[in-house]
Amino acid sequence: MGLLVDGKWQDKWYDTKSTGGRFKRSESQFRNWVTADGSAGPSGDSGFQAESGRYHLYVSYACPWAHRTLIVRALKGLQEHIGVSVVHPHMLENGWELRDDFDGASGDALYGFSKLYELYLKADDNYTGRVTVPVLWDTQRETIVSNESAEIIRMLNTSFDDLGAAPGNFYPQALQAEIDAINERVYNDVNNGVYKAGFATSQDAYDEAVVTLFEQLDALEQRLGEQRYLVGNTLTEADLRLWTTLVRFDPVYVTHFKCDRKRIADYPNLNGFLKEIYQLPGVAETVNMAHIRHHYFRSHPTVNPHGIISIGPELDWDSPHGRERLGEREISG
Ligand SMILES: N[C@@H](CCC(=O)N[C@@H](CS)C(=O)NCC(=O)O)C(=O)O
Repeated sequence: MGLLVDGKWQDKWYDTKSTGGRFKRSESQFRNWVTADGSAGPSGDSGFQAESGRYHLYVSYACPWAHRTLIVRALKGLQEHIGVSVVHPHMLENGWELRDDFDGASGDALYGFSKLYELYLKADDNYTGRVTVPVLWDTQRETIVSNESAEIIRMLNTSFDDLGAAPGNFYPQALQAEIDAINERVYNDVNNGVYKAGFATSQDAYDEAVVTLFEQLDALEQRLGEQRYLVGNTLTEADLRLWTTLVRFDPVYVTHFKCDRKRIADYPNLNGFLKEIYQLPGVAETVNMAHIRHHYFRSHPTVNPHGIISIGPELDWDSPHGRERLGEREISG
């Protein structure tokens, strides 16, 4: 674990001293957009036109933010258009490593780099900041398009449609305001909430995060008892963003991050929702539980000093989810 400062790697854990024991996630810095015609997106430079084979994703199967990009790539049928390199699940003194000595880890398909920070340095040899996944890489300009998953999934959602992406829009115009509002709560209290609980270094910081987390899960449970998805009966990015946290919850967050008031298995609606999305074509293939469990239990020595991986729960995500009772799934074009 560490970061780059003026292009030099430094091995440092997150600083929580200045925030009363509270974990703060830093902002992503590469914010360009791939667009259908190469025009500039909401931020960054122009010149990143959607083309088959031009872009490459660097991901970790363990990381919930990177996982979003793999799911949208699968649901939009973009596997043939956008390649993927998968890092080793352990993230220690060198940060993410592009090693292939763990089943499912691919090494670096493009440059043969052994550390992800070398890729950041190729994009900017003076970079200062964290070296995070996911990264969307442009093989033509040899730079990082974006390292912000929330924006990468929106690029995959529509920019590649003319190249034959699968139909379906996970961020349709008419639902954007509602999606944005849910995303904000889910991001702060759930996606990042589990990390705030797990990385807290004071009782107050932990209590605050974990209470808010379970209040939010209770509210989501109720919402998903009334409708099939978070926004009516249309599957949207809001669902996919919540889902990557739900998948890791019982196998990891309950024990490793001390999020142990309830399991997702104890919430009938959240559990059915978890199973339904797991069963969508292409999604189960994006879930690598060995990477998920090895990463968390082995990469946070301040949280789990001996690196012991817990036995973990038995998971049953292939059984009927029963969500049809709330109505047909509507697909937005
Ligand atoms: N805002 C980023 C966050 C990504 C992120 O924090 N990824 C974690 C892995 S789950 C990471 O790479 N952390 C390395 C670090 O913080 O040094 C996104 O959503 O893309």
